[in-house]
Amino acid sequence: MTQTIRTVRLVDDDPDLLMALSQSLKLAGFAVEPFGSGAEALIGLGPDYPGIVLSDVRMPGMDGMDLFGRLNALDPDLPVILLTGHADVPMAVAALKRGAYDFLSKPVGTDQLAAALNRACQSRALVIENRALRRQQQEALAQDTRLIGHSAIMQNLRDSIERLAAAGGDLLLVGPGGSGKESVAHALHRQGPRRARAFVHVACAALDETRFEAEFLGLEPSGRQARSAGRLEKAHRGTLYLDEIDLLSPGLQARLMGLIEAGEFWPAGAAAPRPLDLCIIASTRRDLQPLVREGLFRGDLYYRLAGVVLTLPPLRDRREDIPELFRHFLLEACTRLDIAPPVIPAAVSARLAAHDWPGNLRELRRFAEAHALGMTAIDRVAEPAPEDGRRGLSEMVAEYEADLIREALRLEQGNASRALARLRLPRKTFYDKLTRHGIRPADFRAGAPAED
Ligand SMILES: Nc1ncnc2c1ncn2[C@@H]1O[C@H](COP(=O)(O)OP(=O)(O)OP(=O)(O)O)[C@@H](O)[C@H]1O
Repeated sequence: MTQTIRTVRLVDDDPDLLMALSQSLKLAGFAVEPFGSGAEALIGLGPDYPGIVLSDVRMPGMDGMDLFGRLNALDPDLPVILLTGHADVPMAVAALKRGAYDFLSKPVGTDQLAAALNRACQSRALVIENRALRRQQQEALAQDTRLIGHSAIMQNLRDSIERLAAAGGDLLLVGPGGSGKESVAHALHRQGPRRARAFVHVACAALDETRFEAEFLGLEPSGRQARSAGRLEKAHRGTLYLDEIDLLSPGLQARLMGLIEAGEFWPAGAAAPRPLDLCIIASTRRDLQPLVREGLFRGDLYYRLAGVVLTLPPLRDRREDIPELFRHFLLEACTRLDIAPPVIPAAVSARLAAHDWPGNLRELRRFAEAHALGMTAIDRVAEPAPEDGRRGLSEMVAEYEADLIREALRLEQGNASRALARLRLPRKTFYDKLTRHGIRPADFRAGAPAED
């Protein structure tokens, strides 16, 4: 809410006038700070002064124009109103051109003066509010890479990260999709001894033999000759993040294990391999032990990676973090979109508390982004359906899912491939959902008719 500003720093070298004006402004509801000279009036003024300045122009020493110049340099948005005699009008007009807020010719009636001061106070309040907002947004951006949350689980996690990062060893992160595994891996890297080196993300789900050779190892299609730095080389002396390691094929598990055991890599264009220096952080949504028992995941690779295991719980197990995370994501989205954060209505707070968040922090982030864009279907969710009383949970979820898909298409201007990548959905699932919800990507492309 906009702060109310009523403070007027009043400057006049004539003590009688200073007192008379102070009295009438106090009667008009202002808090007056009277000063007998420009120099004194500058004392204690900072760039975020929560008030405005009303100054006489003609004063010995520092006159009103000089004072205005000094104030303008200190804070160009500080409203300064000048009180002038008839002879000084041209000078005051020049001050207006340089950014003075207003000037009033003496003698000036209390009503006219109060009206001008009120306008200036309102303008000042807006400036201060905008600055606070911008600062908040910048802080939110700076915190972007920080792990938000004060639940006991989060505090423990932070402590573990601090300890493990200092040790700098390999590690396995286990947790459901969107629970923060990659964010934790980044935090470990940032706080560890390799922070000045690369953090290289490898999506194991997308790796097949060809990509493994070309992108991971940096090999020519024809042979063993390294052509350019692959991801492995880029990660050398840094951190290699193997995302969704449980989805690595058995053949690639064997090749990865072979590489780790050999402990060397071929730099691009080099004639001989070099010792590999790597910290490996792997992540999995599934518990790997049953996969090892069933022969679906190599035991030796598992034991190599799982010396230390950090488990991330689903968001519903640390509900107390939800409001803070939501505000964080909302501020972040507003900063990116360069818009003022919207209020959080009670229906949205109720939704935050009631929903199970199966998509964890990623789903919460999307919900916050949708709210920033004014696209949460919360009013509809909160209302009973006209025909059959309250809608069931599945209908609400379907509606929310449709909203997310529309939002992704809107953000990607109707490009279906980018929208499905943004939603991390397989192509077929995405198109099935489009059909089910009757959504057409073409409606979101430039030139498409606007929606109601
Ligand atoms: N503690 C946290 N504070 C703030 N943002 C977080 C936190 N943890 C995760 N996030 C954000 O939540 C989203 C999902 O997190 P992340 O990608 O790390 O999850 P994940 O478990 O690696 O997901 P997946 O299993 O799909 O790879 C990201 O946008 C991330 O920035």
